[in-house]
Amino acid sequence: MGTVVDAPAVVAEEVTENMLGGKKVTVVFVLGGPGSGKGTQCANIVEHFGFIHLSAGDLLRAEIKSGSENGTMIENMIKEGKIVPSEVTIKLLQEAMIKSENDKFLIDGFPRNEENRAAFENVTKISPAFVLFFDCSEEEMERRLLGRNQGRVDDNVETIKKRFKTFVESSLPVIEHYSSKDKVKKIDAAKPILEVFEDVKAIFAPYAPKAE
Ligand SMILES: Nc1ncnc2c1ncn2[C@@H]1O[C@H](COP(=O)(O)OP(=O)(O)OP(=O)(O)O)[C@@H](O)[C@H]1O
Ligand SMILES: Nc1ccn([C@@H]2O[C@H](COP(=O)(O)O)[C@@H](O)[C@H]2O)c(=O)n1
Ligand SMILES: [Mg+2]
Repeated sequence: MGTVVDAPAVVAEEVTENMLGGKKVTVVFVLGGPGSGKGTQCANIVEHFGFIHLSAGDLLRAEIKSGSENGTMIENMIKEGKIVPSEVTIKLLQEAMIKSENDKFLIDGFPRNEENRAAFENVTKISPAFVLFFDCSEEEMERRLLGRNQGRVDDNVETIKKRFKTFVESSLPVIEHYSSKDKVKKIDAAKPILEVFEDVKAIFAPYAPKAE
């Protein structure tokens, strides 16, 4: 009798775990300071491991361009290096995940603070498989941001300083939170792009496409 009674509970737990819009999803949070190389490495991971890349910053910039009612507020926050309220960012991430036919997501630049983290957990019930943390000095990150040349309103010395402050005060505690749960995989992001990707590849090996 014991096994008959226990079985449904186990099945229910498996089915509800990380479910989104009827599909089971794998989420990896990609964190690191501004200019640490999150976007650059996400593009490589997409190419080799079949994940979808969702950059919270890119989604917010697209929201500004779309003429959304939140556009002015988001633009002001980005110019000040501040973090946009979670409900705005989570809605954009959720919509993008539900719209996608893929089930493996790299969420880049999120959660950026404790409010982002707790709200995402409460709203989606999704826990990350792990957190990829790109560790890099401020000196190197500033050098990269000033050389990026993508016309971003926040790639100037004044805003970069504010973004670094936000990262240290608000984002590092999120990394510490996941570290206490043994979920953080830290990468030395100061190395050249290809060398960083070698380290990233080792972490993503379990997600390598199966040979036919
Ligand atoms: N390992 C690296 N060595 C040298 N330059 C790099 C490296 N990784 C990325 N870059 C360059 O640094 C700049 C910033 O990289 P990227 O946009 O990937 O950073 P990011 O972490 O996504 O930054 P942000 O948080 O501002 O979006 C880009 O011009 C990129 O080409
Ligand atoms: N969870 C997030 C992520 C980003 N922002 C705002 O966007 C700016 C740019 O983000 P990048 O990841 O592209 O560097 C960031 O400085 C924040 O102003 C956010 O509010 N919440
Ligand atoms: Mg980026």
